[in-house]
Amino acid sequence: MEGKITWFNKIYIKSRELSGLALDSLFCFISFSAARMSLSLSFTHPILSRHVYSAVFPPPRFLFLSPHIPTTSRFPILYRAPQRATALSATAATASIFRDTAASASVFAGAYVLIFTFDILTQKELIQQNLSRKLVHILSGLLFAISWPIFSNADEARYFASLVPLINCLRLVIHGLSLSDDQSLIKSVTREGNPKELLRGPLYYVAMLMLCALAFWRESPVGVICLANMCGGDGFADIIGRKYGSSKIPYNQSKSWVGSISMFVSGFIISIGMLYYYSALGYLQLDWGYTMHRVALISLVATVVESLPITMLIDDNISVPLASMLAAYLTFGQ
Ligand SMILES: Nc1ccn([C@@H]2O[C@H](COP(=O)(O)OP(=O)(O)OP(=O)(O)O)[C@@H](O)[C@H]2O)c(=O)n1
Ligand SMILES: C/C(=C\CO)CCC[C@H](C)CCC[C@H](C)CCCC(C)C
Repeated sequence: MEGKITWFNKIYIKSRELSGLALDSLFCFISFSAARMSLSLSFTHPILSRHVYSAVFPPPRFLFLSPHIPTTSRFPILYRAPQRATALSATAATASIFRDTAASASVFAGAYVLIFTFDILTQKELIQQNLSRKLVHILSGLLFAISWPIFSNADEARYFASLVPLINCLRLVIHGLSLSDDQSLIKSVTREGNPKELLRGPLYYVAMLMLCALAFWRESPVGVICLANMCGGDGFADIIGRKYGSSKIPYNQSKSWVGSISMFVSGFIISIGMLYYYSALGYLQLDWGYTMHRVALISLVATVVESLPITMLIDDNISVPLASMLAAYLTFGQ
């Protein structure tokens, strides 16, 4: 009796396999001829299946009734995943790609507008080249981090965001090596108008933007705090230190107490502001008492590192973000 049941089971499973294969083959044949080669591929492509194929040639309903034989089908390409779930995830994936592409393009355009604006302001002598460079330093990284919520929730969103600093990296290398001439870029981000300067501070700076987006993104306070100290803290130390920094730090005569205090205060305030922004948007959940203490400690570490007489050995755009990153990683632990 038991042997008979097993035998019947085998026949039943085999017949389901065959009927599945037959329907799958029929399905493929119809899709092939209807969609003229290329569109038929979209049946098996998770992203295009709903948008390309079904919009042009909606498949007959009976084709969706293909039996569910996920493991026994000998031709997995002929197996069709449950239609509704696949179609929904394909729609979501397509929407994310569109959104992330549009977001990258907008942020990239924003970077161009920012540099162009400061070039105009410098040309019209409304601000000095040095101030322009520091304002670009403060604004570009902070605006970049502020722009992250416009990207989708897809896992790939951070890669799309990183394209912006990556392209700017290439831009800096091309102009830094004088392979092409972009006076707007050179005037707004260099100290003396020498293209070679693009290959130092600004290049390390965009590399750090890319690292923070890729490694920490919106889910961790580490990247946000790191950028707040590198862009905000270091930027204000320079602007305020130059203007009011007559009293120098004993171990470094090119840095002042006022500059370092400004760095600590602005790094702290901007870090808290950025964390508040990300927690208000629901990306981070923070215990504010704990956070205030930790952020103060991280800003202090960044300030001390910035004040050290090591600028000849290591650029501030490397030492400050790496020190902040390490301190933030050790205190927040993610
Ligand atoms: N803690 C600090 C940092 C900077 N400054 C002032 O800002 C100027 C520039 O500082 P720094 O950032 O070290 O100079 P650069 O190397 O020119 O700038 P960057 O790091 O952007 O390359 C210093 O000369 C000083 O007047 C200061 O007073 N105190
Ligand atoms: C002068 C700078 C560093 C020296 O300390 C900063 C250089 C900035 C880059 C050339 C431009 C970077 C653009 C960002 C990747 C994106 C900004 C986007 C935003 C929306 C404006």
